[in-house]
Amino acid sequence: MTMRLDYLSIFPGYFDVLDISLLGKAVDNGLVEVHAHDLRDWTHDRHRTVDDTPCGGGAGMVMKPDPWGEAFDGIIGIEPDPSVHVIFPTPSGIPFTQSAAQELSTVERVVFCCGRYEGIDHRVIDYARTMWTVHELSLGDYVLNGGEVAALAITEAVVRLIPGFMGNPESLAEESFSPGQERLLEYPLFTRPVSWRGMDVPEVLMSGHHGRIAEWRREESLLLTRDRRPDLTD
Ligand SMILES: COC(=O)c1cc2cc(CO)sc2[nH]1
Repeated sequence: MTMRLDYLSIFPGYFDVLDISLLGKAVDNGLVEVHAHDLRDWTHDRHRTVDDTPCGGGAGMVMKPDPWGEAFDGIIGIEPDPSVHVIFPTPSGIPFTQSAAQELSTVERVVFCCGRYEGIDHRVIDYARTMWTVHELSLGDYVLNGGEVAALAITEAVVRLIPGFMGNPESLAEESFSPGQERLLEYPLFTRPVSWRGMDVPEVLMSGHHGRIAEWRREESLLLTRDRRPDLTD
């Protein structure tokens, strides 16, 4: 199956980057189809206005609902379709996790709505919920100027899980947060040269003793997780 990804933003150029590296390869081999759209193409005034002052007062500007509604009509359609997943990256969203990425990797169509200014008129999200499957997703508790960078992060997390995308699917199995990895952080990695600037690769990794190597790696993962992410150990 081919996944279709649409991006709605006043900075569609952010998504040019999807033509390069692994994601570019996925585009080339037909696994994904990417379309970035300029929200201002659905405005009708000379200044291509997409924002206005917040009702009820407050600082900054809010994105007007009209351009979003017309963009939805043009890009997705006017008939409800729960098979379309619409994602609003937002700091007030539910935390985006690897399991959410796993679920989204089986979806045929995803539309990212990237806010700017203080955010999008809430009626846009409410309308979208009447039409499609909506996800308001947060990447973490920090502030960005818009949803574009978050949309790129979510895209990478999702697309790399599409069957046939990664050359070596085994490499997915051992990663942090992979299913069956009991939510442990990944152990430290080493490669040649064995000695580098006075630092040597841990001997056990050069022993060829697979049982001891697996034991060392598990211990390192447990120590690292306990130290950095006690929240994952409960
Ligand atoms: C107007 O700002 C946004 O639309 C916006 C989207 C996101 C996502 C963040 C990370 O969870 S911070 C942020 N700001």
